[in-house]
Amino acid sequence: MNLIQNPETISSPKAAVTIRQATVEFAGGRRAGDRVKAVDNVDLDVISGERLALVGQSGCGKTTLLRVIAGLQQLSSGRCEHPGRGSTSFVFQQPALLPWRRVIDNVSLPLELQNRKHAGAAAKDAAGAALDEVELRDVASRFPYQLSGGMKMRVSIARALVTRPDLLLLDEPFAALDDLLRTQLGGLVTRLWRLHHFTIVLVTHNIAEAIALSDRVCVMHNGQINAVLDNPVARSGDETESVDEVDVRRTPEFAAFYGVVSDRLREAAGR
Ligand SMILES: Nc1ncnc2c1ncn2[C@@H]1O[C@H](COP(=O)(O)OP(=O)(O)OP(=O)(O)O)[C@@H](O)[C@H]1O
Repeated sequence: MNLIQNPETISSPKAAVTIRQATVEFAGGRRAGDRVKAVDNVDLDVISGERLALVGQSGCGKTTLLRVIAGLQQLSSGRCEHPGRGSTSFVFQQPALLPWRRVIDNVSLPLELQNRKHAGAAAKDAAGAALDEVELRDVASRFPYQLSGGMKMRVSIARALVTRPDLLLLDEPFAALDDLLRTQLGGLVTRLWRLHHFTIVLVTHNIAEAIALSDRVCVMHNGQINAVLDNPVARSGDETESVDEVDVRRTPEFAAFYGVVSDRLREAAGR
């Protein structure tokens, strides 16, 4: 028996996701036959229970890497594993609610798709509980067109949480919303993370949002990871007092880390 293990095959026991030498190539570029490396030889561990933000300029590969983690994008080479084998939910920038289904029936849909037997009262109960968590139980019987943009996004979060995922993937979830709403929804995600202890990977263009909603910030450039920075502003998941996101963003520590992340992004871009 070979007792010597290749270190590259050993993932941290606490890893929710282990990515090794991952590359995704697409056809594209200036000339016919050119290939674009959207993700280029990436190694990354997402630690169980952490909140990891992926930042970087447009086209650097954030969404492609998130889709790899979700299992929606095949790798050209390398591998991506979920050692914990937990379930995954995805929240996109567009809430993508089904217009002909009431709010409660949009939220229960993942349970119905998971298990058709779950389609009855149990799914409705679970959807109602998820709506409570995003403070929207009172609009359960409305249709999506009767909701504001922020409410639609909260329904989309409830739909993602109804299956009690271990891993929540967020792709620019609040980019279409105004600043105040973004901050409020960020606070909601933080509260839900404290309640359920899932792992979060968040893609965002917004450095302040990345800092407010993460434990580590991963800076990407040209498909590669330029740096993974521990976020000194992150609060522990065990804190029980309610958090005022606006206050956190006004602290000198927040401003200092904002500067560090911005400098890294500029350095990565060679500017
Ligand atoms: N399906 C595809 N076919 C061809 N090229 C693609 C495809 N998806 C992404 N790309 C290319 O891969 C690169 C990375 O794209 P990706 O969407 O991952 O970047 P991003 O950092 O998320 O960008 P943005 O912040 O603008 O959303 C880009 O050059 C993009 O044009």
